[in-house]
Amino acid sequence: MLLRNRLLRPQITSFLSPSSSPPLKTQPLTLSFRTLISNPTLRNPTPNRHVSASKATANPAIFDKTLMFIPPGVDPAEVTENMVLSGSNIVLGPYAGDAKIKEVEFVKSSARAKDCPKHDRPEFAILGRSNVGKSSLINALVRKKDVALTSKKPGKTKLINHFLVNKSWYFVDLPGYGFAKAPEAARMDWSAFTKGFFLNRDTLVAVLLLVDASVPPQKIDLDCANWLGRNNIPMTFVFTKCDKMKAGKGKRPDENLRDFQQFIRENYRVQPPWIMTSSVTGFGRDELLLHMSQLRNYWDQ
Ligand SMILES: Nc1nc2c(ncn2[C@@H]2O[C@H](COP(=O)(O)OP(=O)(O)OP(=O)(O)O)[C@@H](O)[C@H]2O)c(=O)[nH]1
Ligand SMILES: [Mg+2]
Repeated sequence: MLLRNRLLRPQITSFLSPSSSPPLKTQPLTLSFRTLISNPTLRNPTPNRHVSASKATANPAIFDKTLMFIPPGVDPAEVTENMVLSGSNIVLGPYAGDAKIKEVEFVKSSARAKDCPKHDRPEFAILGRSNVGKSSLINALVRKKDVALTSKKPGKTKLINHFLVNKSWYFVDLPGYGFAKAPEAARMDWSAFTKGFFLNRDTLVAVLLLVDASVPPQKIDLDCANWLGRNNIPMTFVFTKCDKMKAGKGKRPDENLRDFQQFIRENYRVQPPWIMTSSVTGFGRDELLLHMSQLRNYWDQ
């Protein structure tokens, strides 16, 4: 499992202040994939093809392999544009499958990492600023209105909530960070509380780091991505609220997205996965579930 996590972890080149964030010294991901290809024991060798591929970036005219997330089991030399999931930079690989959600049940809320359910199943943690749409995304993915509680007011989710899907893996809904109205002390508490979770869960397949596409890139999101990267925690950037494509004040949402994608391009040696979603329209739902299935099935081997 540790080896798997190493293969999937983000590889940051530099961050906002390069001097404070030295590049991670890791092997290029492609070497690890070759090793995998030479020993494939795939559980679901046939990718689920019902989801549309291609149109990989905000500008579909650009297809650049070096900007794609290439999952385990795929030879980078063989990647073509039609293998890329729509609205993302994610290549669909041989581990994708079993993406359907048949049942979901709330398991428990925990105030501390050590009170969480025991480490026995793979889990995906949903992380992001308060109000970014974490709980809504869980509801959209499981196609139920109120499995996870949502609110217009930031700060709705206050505990670590485990949801068991298909009796085999977990979604973990977490409190948001960076609630602007919270006093500094409360924000730091959040940090100690949830950092404990990330650093102590060996069953964590990946963090879905949610980023609001309707506002410009926020330093706190970049800092969070940086922290995950430095702690070798695999992550996928999930852009939320992509239905809000009308310009408000400042830049248009598609410009915000492009700015964030530019940040990813410039700061990662190996591109982490990113995907656009909307919990209102369901945009990106099936694609995100497929991506999660390929990470999970790989992790499960
Ligand atoms: N237009 C639009 N609104 C969304 C979307 N996702 C969430 N929202 C709205 O954003 C608000 C916050 O959603 P939540 O899911 O509660 O956000 P959260 O990240 O769980 O918030 P905390 O639990 O407070 O950290 C709610 O009013 C949602 O209806 C989306 O994709 N599009
Ligand atoms: Mg919430």
